[in-house]
Amino acid sequence: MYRLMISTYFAAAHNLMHYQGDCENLHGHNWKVEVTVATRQLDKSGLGIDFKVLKKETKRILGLLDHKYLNELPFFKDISPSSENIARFVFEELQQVFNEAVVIESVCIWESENACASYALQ
Ligand SMILES: Nc1nc2c(c(=O)[nH]1)N=C([C@H](O)[C@H](O)COP(=O)(O)OP(=O)(O)OP(=O)(O)O)CN2
Ligand SMILES: [Zn+2]
Repeated sequence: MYRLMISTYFAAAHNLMHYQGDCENLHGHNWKVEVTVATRQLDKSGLGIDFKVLKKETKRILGLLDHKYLNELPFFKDISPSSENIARFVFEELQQVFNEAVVIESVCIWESENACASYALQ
């Protein structure tokens, strides 16, 4: 199995729902996003999947979040836009893009240099 990872960023505002503390107030982050996929096969160029394709699709999905107030988006209407739930959103969107040859293994969302949450296949 080959494992590939790309990382990128988006910036957005949010406030945690049902949370008692300063994070219940409107604030923002520059989230770092790491996407890990696995493939069994390589193409003739020796690529599991072209990083360019993986980055392009990830950036397209992050475009739905970038410079938005996350709590106003349909996905977060009834769930708190925590790093955990953002990771699940990106994971599920990516799963819809690729066929079974490319397994989305995990999406890791870093909300600061020292805190991240990931959503993974298992
Ligand atoms: N498990 C989670 N815990 C917290 C989340 C989260 O998404 N998942 N999110 C928050 C808030 O969004 C908050 O903005 C966290 O910011 P952070 O910089 O980590 O908090 P501090 O300023 O307190 O950081 P320190 O490094 O401790 O100064 C909170 N928790
Ligand atoms: Zn926050």
